Amino acid sequence: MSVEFDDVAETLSATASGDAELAFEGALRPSTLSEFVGQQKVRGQLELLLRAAALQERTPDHILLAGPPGLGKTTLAMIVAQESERPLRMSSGPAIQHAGDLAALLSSLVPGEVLFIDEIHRMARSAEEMLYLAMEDFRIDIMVGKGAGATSVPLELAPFTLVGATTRAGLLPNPLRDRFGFTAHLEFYADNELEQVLARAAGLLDLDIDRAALAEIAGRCRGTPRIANRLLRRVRDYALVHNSRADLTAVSAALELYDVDPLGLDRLDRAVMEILLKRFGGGPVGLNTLAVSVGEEAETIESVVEPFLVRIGLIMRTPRGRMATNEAYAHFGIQHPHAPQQGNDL
Ligand SMILES: Nc1ncnc2c1ncn2[C@@H]1O[C@H](COP(=O)(O)OP(=O)(O)OP(=O)(O)O)[C@@H](O)[C@H]1O
Repeated sequence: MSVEFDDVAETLSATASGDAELAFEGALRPSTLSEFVGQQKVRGQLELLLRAAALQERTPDHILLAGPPGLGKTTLAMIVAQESERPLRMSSGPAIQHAGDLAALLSSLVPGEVLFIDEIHRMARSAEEMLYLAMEDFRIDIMVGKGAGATSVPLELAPFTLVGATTRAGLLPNPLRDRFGFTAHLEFYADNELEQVLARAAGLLDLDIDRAALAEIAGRCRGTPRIANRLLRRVRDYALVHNSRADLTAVSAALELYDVDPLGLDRLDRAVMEILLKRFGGGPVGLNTLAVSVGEEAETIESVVEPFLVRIGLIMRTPRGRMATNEAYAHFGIQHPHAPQQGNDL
C-alpha cells in the first residue's frame, strides 16, 4: 500500500491541529523497503531475512532495531509487517508493567502476527523473563494460585515475530538480546539521504521547493528524518504565510525564526554544550552531573543528545567524563582556556 498524495492531503486537512504533527508523520511514512531511504546495509539484511522466511513459509526471526529517536524504527517495524503480509500489533515497554500485561498481549496474537514493542528496554523485569520463553518456544508459563500451592500451567502461543525497538540496546539483558535473530543498528542519515527523504516528502505534499533549499534543511536536521520532515513543515508554513516560493531565502528565514542552529542543534543540545563549556570549563564532567545541571534525565542525555554531539565532533567521551572539543569552542565562539589534548575518544 503506497501513500498517494490525495490520501496525504486528505489526512492532513481532516486532522485537528493538535494531531497535525502526528498525522503529518504518519502520512509521510514509507510503506515498503524500497521507499525507505538510506540505512542501506540494514535494508539489505532485512530483505534477506524476510525473503528467506517467505521461501520457507515460516514466521521471520525476531528483530531488534536499535538507534536514536526518529531514525525510522517504527517505520521499519511497519514495513516488516507490510512486506511479509502479516498483521501488526503495536505496544510499548512502558505499557507492559507486569508479566500479566505481556501474557494477555501474547495470548491474543493471531498466527504469524508481527508484535512491535517500542522502548522494549522499559518493560518490567518479570515480563522480560516471560518473553524469553515466548520468543524461543512460543510458549509461556502462567502461575496459578499463590504461595506453596502455586503451580505453573504452560500455555502454547501462536508463532509470532517480535520486533523490538530501543534507544538503549545496552540496557537490554543479554538473554533477551540473544534471542533476537537479527539486530539492526540504525545510524544518523547522511545529508544526501536526508535530501532524498525531504524530496519525497515535498513531492507527497505537492510543495514546490528547490535543491538548494532541500540541502539547507538536510544540513540542519540532526541527521534525523523526523526532524527533516518537521522543518519542511515549518518552511511550508513560511512560504504559505508570506506567499513566497519555498526557496533558500524562505528556508533561512523560517529556520532562523524557529532557532534552528546552523549545525541543527536544538535547545537541549545547546543547553548541554553551554553548560559543559561555561560551567565546567569544557570538562571532563560525568554524565549524571551534566544531566542534573540541565534538568534532564541522564538517559535522555545519553541516548538522545550525546550520540549526535559525538557524531558531529562537539563532545568526546573519555574515561574521566565528557569533554568539549576544539570544534565546540569554535562553534559557540568561546575562547579555549588551554590547548586541550584531543583524540582521547572512546
Ligand atoms: N528512511 C526513511 N525514509 C523516509 N522517511 C523516514 C525514514 N526514516 C524515518 N522516516 C520518517 O521519519 C519519521 C519518524 O520515523 P519513526 O517514527 O519510524 O522513527 P523511530 O525511530 O521509531 O522514532 P522513536 O524512537 O522516537 O519512536 C516518520 O514519519 C517517517 O516518515
